[in-house]
Amino acid sequence: MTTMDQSRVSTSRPAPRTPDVSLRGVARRFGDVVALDGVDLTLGPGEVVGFVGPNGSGKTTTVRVLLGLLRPTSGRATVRGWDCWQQSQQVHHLVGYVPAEPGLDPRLTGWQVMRRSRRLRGGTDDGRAEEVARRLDLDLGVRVGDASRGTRQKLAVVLALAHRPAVLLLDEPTTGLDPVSQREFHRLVGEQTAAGGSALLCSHVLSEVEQTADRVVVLRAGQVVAEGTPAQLRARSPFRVRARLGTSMPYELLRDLPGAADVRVEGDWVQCAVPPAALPALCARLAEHGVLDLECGQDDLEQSVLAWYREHR
Ligand SMILES: Nc1ncnc2c1ncn2[C@@H]1O[C@H](COP(=O)(O)OP(=O)(O)OP(=O)(O)O)[C@@H](O)[C@H]1O
Repeated sequence: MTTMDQSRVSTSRPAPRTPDVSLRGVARRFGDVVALDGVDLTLGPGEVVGFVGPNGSGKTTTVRVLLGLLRPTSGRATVRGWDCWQQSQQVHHLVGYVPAEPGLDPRLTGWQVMRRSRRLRGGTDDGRAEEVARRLDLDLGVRVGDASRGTRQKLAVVLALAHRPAVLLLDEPTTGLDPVSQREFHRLVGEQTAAGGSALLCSHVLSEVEQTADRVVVLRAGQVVAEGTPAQLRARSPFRVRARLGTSMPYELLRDLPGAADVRVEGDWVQCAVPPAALPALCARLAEHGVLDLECGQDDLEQSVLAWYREHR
């Protein structure tokens, strides 16, 4: 190697890796209904992103766009650089999808369903399927029509993982799974991301999201309204304060604080919720009226996400 080559090696930075999932300005309409309204979302390798939002906010539509089942009205969605609409075949090889309601042919056994899906997924690994089935206590010889709701969900998980996909798209994946299987499922997702894969987890179970996700994206009416690590979102959560005062305090003094909500004045007790930035101003106002007793707590992730749902209604 020449000196010049060496200097090239020492100064060059590793090329930034293509994101596992990228949505840029993705919009999708169904007639007059705007299901997605300019969604930007990136998943990096090793990441689990919790994707939460009220019913009808656009989570499943996002997943269907990523699976190449829906064409965005505008914007672009890619998986590891492949266009989800124009190069959906490559995308299907890379993606494992667990739906909330697996629509599997009731006449087939687990193994038969797997074999049917082989071409779509660019091949499956029977050894991997057996391993995942064993860990979920699932018999792949079961006929879909004879299987319980939870057993069909386990089958959907095996189908999603059997081709060792890079990216998992999980839409309410633990619906119907018993707690032991839920835990095993989360272990499987953790192993997937530890090995450099990634997962988008759509869920209404916020405790599950908080435990599993590295980052949370909150969707409301087709738009991203909040995004951050669970700790960052919690840090932005309102403080709920309740105080007993020595002298009465006019309701307006609390109501007029920036971002104040749930304001109540009852006798010598006052209470309200304020964003973290307004806490010092609230404390100063309370102090002017002589604080005799004080309760103060910050909302947890679940309470603050629910507030985002309500705020943007
Ligand atoms: N095929 C369709 N035709 C017409 N409207 C649709 C279609 N699919 C979704 N929508 C509408 O798009 C919006 C977003 O729906 P979507 O299913 O993506 O929401 P979601 O966040 O997954 O909801 P949920 O939490 O209830 O599963 C809703 O208003 C829904 O009625």
